[in-house]
Amino acid sequence: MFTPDAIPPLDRDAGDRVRGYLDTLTKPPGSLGRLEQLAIALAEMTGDAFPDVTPPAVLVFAADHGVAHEGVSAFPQHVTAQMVANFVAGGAAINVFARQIGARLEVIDVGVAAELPGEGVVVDKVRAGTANFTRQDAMSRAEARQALDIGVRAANRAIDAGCRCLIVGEMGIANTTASSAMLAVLAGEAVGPLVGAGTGIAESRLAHKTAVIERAIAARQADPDDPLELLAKLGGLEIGAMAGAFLGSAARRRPVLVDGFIATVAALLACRLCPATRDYLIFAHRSCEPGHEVALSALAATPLLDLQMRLGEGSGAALAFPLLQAATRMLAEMATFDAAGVAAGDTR
Ligand SMILES: O=C(O)c1ccc[n+]([C@@H]2O[C@H](COP(=O)([O-])O)[C@@H](O)[C@H]2O)c1
Ligand SMILES: Cc1cc2nc[nH]c2cc1C
Repeated sequence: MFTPDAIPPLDRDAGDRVRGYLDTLTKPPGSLGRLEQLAIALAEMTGDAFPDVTPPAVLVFAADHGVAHEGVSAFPQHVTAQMVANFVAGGAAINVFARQIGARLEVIDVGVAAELPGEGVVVDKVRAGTANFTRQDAMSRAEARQALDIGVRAANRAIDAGCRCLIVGEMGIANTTASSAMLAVLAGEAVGPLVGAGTGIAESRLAHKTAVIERAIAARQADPDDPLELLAKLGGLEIGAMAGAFLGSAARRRPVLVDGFIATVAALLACRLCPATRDYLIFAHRSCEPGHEVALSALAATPLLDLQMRLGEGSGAALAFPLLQAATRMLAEMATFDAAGVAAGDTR
């Protein structure tokens, strides 16, 4: 497992160099706002005052959830496998956005219930979906650890292939139920406000979804201070793998974009396992799922975009990637006041 020293500290000197350099570029100091903060953060993560985030990699982890049988999603469980087939065929939203940003896309089956034709998918199946956690633990502790390791390995594959920024997403019918359950325990919050429509269940079904989660939390008695136990009791295989990908990316000093609600809960889990992970996370967008706000504030995170999206797949993270690219290109390509012969102002 990751020890805190497995993740290198940020390079504050590189950040300071960028902070100073930004004020020599032909713009009023600070006028590019959060893009300037992004440039500083990317320099601190990579240790490079002229960081490069291309090419990016998209990792989509897919798995099923036994709790789907409690009627908590608007869609049936087999849609997970069908959407994986759609990813392979290139027709999902994440395929479109990954092509748009020139990303290496990998789809990893960590625990889809159905057998999938192997081609186009990395089959790293821990088990055929989790157990229904209202009745028994979602998985064993050993399986939870396996899921994390699969995510670390996927991050390493992408980085070894030359990718400089990771985009992490998921597909798994009923995974907003698992995420809300995990978040309630991690944040020590009541379940109700953390429960949303997910794929779009009717408002009248929210009380049922909340009751299912409350029943599971009472039955499982997960220790909030033991993140691996929490993953095993109330989690999901793709949630564990995403947490592993965040850990793996941070360990190699690669910036990693966190997608929506489920990905942010996985990021929170990774940070509980190894707090230094937080330094390498960039939060892409604010999901419509109400629990997302709580997960973001537990991580003191303000996402880059708010597009009223709730798709998953890494779609929001892929859409935020061009902002990272803009931050690096601003550093590499903008003229300085000196070079352009533009008079500097007096802002002191
Ligand atoms: O990323 C999000 O914020 C998000 C919010 C709601 C739903 N989803 C996606 O929808 C699925 C989970 O929804 P549900 O209703 O089946 O729990 C799963 O495949 C997620 O990728 C994703
Ligand atoms: C169609 C569909 C696509 C998805 N992508 C991520 N989660 C999803 C859930 C559904 C139902």
